[in-house]
Amino acid sequence: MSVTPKTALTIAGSDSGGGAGIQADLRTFFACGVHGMTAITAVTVQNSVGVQGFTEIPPDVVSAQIKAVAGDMGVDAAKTGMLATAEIITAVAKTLDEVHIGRNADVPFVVDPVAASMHGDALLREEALEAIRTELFPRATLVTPNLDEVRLLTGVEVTDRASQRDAARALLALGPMWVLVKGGHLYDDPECVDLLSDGVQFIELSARRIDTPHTHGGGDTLASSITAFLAKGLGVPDAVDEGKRFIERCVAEAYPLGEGVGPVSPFWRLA
Ligand SMILES: Nc1ncnc2c1ncn2[C@@H]1O[C@H](COP(=O)(O)OP(=O)(O)O)[C@@H](O)[C@H]1O
Ligand SMILES: Cc1ncc(COP(=O)(O)OP(=O)(O)O)c(N)n1
Repeated sequence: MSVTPKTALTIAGSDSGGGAGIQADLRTFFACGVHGMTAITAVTVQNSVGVQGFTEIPPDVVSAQIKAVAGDMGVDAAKTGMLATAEIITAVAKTLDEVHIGRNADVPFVVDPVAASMHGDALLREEALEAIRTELFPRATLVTPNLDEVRLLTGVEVTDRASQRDAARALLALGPMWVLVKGGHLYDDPECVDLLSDGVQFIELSARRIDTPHTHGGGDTLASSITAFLAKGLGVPDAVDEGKRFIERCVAEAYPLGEGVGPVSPFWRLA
């Protein structure tokens, strides 16, 4: 008899190059054994050398996608990626409350506060940062910023493991249950240490730094794997630990594609 898998919803932008965004989330959900569903917020024109432009989806259409799947199929965990504008963020926050997703409704909700691509191309309008702080963070089970996003959201400049803790405290003051301050951008560190905290526990998740230029989609793939593990019923520390092991292998198996930065790869999980 067939078994219905757990379900995960990603609310994010499309990457035409297939390495990040919705495409990375869906293939990660598949590799982690959950049924993936999408609410698309923007369509980017993107490849291995950068983002050439994007068009936003109207906020009411983003809300309608969330309601359509939540009402009919059910959501075991959800995540956000690229949200583009304050108007979309406001619509997402209101809709998540309506469909009972988020920390207060016991359906885990991961916020990856995507602000720019690795090439420095903006994926979020500047005025939307305040909406991420005030409308999404208080609803989040877990937030997963990289160091550029930490600086934009809190003003804290992370340069080492001690300042990673300062950043975690500043992010927790904005209301999420847990924060994961990712250390991938501490390029001088021979290890990639991500700091997970709920304000009481400070857990350092460490992995060797793999020598590769191909890390496109790394943040999305980590956040979506954590979301998949939460959908399967793991608690936050265990889901993040599994996600960290998952992304380490994905970076190790990353492949060149195009003239620029190639994508991390979840294919090893299917072998
Ligand atoms: N070269 C690398 N080797 C191993 N893990 C990496 C490497 N670069 C990034 N990571 C890990 O990938 C995840 C995403 O990293 P990060 O680069 O910090 O975020 P983003 O992709 O959002 O900019 C983190 O778990 C980080 O530790
Ligand atoms: C549509 C879209 N969403 C998100 C990103 C950013 O991806 P991420 O995994 O955070 O990191 P980079 O690969 O850009 O470092 C994106 N590029 N496009």
